[in-house]
Amino acid sequence: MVSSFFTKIPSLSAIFSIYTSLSAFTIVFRTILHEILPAKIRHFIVSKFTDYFSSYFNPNFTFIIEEQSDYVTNQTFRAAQVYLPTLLTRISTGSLLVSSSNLKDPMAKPKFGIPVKAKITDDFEGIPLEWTLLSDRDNNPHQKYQKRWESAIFQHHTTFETLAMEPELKNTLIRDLDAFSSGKDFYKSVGRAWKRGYLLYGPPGTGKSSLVAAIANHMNFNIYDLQIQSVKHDEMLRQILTMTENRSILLMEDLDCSGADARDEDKEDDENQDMKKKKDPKVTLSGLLNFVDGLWSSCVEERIIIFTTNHKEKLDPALLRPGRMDVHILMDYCTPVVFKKLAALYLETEDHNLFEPLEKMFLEVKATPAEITEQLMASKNPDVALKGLIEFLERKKMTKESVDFDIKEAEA
Ligand SMILES: Nc1ncnc2c1ncn2[C@@H]1O[C@H](COP(=O)(O)OP(=O)(O)OP(=O)(O)O)[C@@H](O)[C@H]1O
Repeated sequence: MVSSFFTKIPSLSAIFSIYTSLSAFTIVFRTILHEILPAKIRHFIVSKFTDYFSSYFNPNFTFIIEEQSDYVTNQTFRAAQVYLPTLLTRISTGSLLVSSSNLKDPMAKPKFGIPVKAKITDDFEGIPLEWTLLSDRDNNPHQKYQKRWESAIFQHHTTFETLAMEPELKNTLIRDLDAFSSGKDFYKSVGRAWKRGYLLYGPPGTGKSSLVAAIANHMNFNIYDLQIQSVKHDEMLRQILTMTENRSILLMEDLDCSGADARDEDKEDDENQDMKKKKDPKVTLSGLLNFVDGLWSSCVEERIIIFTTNHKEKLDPALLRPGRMDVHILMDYCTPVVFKKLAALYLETEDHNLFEPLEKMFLEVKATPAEITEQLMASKNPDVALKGLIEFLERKKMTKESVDFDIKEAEA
């Protein structure tokens, strides 16, 4: 029995170790027993339990609490993370981690953390305990995977208020997000994982990244920006995904350039594919989708998955299959309505005599919101900024006409 107990202790990734005596080990059981069993039976079990284990364990017993468990964050680890900073005065190694990440308030109190290998003394009902945070970053290749998340702290200021979009599309999206957020019981009742997928597509500079930020702010979710190109194999992907938390967005940007495109594989014969896989076992998009749809989904809650692309037509058909991405959103070139919203935001102007000619121009010239905002930022004076914008659009129109003319000449 003792050997099977030890084989069930998982391998290390990032762990807290609790050094405690054998009696502390029994205390955990005692707490559970207290709640569910009558006193006499309880005492009988505890005495038998103590007798049995005392013959096997030495007085210093270690509990290992891994950061991840069964593909999700281990809640015991989280609990320890919350609890241990209350014991900072008991750090025996005489050092503390100090950090401040509040960009909005530079004068905010710094946060204190526990350095790796620091020992914290504690006691539970008179029994001495010692906590140690261990990291096997150097020994365990899995630990490196954490670095593959591009950002963990989310500080983007775009909200739905500052995002220029067709109002109907924006309102539909907000309703969809709110329905998702309050839909826990619905998802459970129909047997679906509580997650929602959005595919944002459209030319560069039309606000796809800004929309992701607006969604994150609206939902109060963190964003995990997955760089799939740097994920070498499925096991690595699994490690990365298990580090994400509930109520978060898993983002994969510029999907058409990711290299995780199953269609490339379709073009090669089986033998070539096998050789390539052995040499460079890359993650495929379908591998990712299978994992996201499968085991991972059953362990996580309230997740949003967002893919962005400039070229929807180049995407792996697996991604476009019904049921894969729940909502497809086209972020397009500037329309008169979107322009008016940008002018209101950047120039604080609801009306201007140059609006009418500009609105007409937007029906003829393709310009992205990013290009428009750049022009609007040229001056705080609406007359100057809008005039500059007209000149910019005229130049764009002429360039396009001359390109079209060249193409026609070449064809003739
Ligand atoms: N719809 C929009 N509303 C408000 N600002 C926008 C909008 N679209 C673009 N912008 C402005 O242009 C900048 C660039 O846009 P953004 O990065 O969101 O576009 P994108 O579609 O994600 O581009 P890419 O495909 O190149 O990543 C934003 O930081 C923002 O200032």
